[in-house]
Amino acid sequence: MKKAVISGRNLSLGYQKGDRKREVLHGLNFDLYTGQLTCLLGSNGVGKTTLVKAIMGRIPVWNGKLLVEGKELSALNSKELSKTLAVVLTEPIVAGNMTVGQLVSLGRTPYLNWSGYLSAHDKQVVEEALISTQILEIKDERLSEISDGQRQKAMIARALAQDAPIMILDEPTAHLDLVNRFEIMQLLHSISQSQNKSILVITHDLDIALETSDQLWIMKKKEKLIAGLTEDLIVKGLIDSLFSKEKIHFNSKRGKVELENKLAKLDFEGDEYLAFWIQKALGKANIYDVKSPVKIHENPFFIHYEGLEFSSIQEFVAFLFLGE
Ligand SMILES: Nc1ncnc2c1ncn2[C@@H]1O[C@H](COP(=O)(O)OP(=O)(O)OP(=O)(O)O)[C@@H](O)[C@H]1O
Repeated sequence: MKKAVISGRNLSLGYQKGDRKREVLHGLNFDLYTGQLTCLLGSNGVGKTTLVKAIMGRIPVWNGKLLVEGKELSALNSKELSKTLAVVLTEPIVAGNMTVGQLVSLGRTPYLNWSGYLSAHDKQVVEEALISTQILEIKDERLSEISDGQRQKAMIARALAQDAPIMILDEPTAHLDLVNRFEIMQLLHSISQSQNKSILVITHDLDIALETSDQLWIMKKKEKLIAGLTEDLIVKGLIDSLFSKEKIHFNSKRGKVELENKLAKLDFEGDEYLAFWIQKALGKANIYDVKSPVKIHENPFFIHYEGLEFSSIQEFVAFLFLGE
């Protein structure tokens, strides 16, 4: 059964400078579960990192409760917290001289005795972390001499080596290419299941979050946190709440974000998905009314219109654009 490992109850957080207090998050309620990947989404400046800072014990709880495995977070000392929680932030790594292997080994720090040497078990955990993030072959390279994406993977490997039941990652895929973004998130999802870890990822990558997360948390300014099974939030139309004042919207049928462009009216015969892409192209060319019916043939692709045949959408759009 899934168990809540981090819980917020009526939690309020903020920053204080001198006498000036600024509340950023108010009355949050949430549970982070074991064996699941949860993605936290929300626009810039809404307070995602602020929540992570509070979970790391870097800023105090202003109001309400923040519980880690049932205990008040403030009751844990720093060693207990580092064995419970591994965090990957977006902050740059300072020691560029360090090798990838040395960075990942730092993940074992909470487990080392006074001698500071890694045991055979520690070395094995480090190697497994390097293998699962596919950076074993660059383990002896310096952090200053590898790509941003490789550095990001090294940070994730360090968190894996820490072997904590809870992992929190702030935009772990920010510098990665599309394939690597999917791979890393897929990896985090499979780790959450195979190692029964609770993984919270802050991300702006909605597509990948929808594909890989079990739970979503949607944070909005001055509103309650929306939390639930990813697919429940999709079918309830709650993903769109991310874009309430924007010119984009989430199309829950297509599972993607779209510009709120008017689509051309099209009386068509043929596959609906082909008609959609034709309408899209027409909309981009500001053509919204197509007078006669269109017949779309899929394989080979062609469009029949008023006795003419077009072998590409481009030809068809150009014809309509020039006024038939
Ligand atoms: N150290 C600080 N002192 C005062 N205010 C801060 C501090 N750090 C962040 N804030 C403010 O708190 C609010 C939330 O910031 P936070 O970094 O948590 O947002 P975020 O959701 O993580 O944004 P992003 O997606 O851009 O990373 C912002 O208005 C920010 O200006």
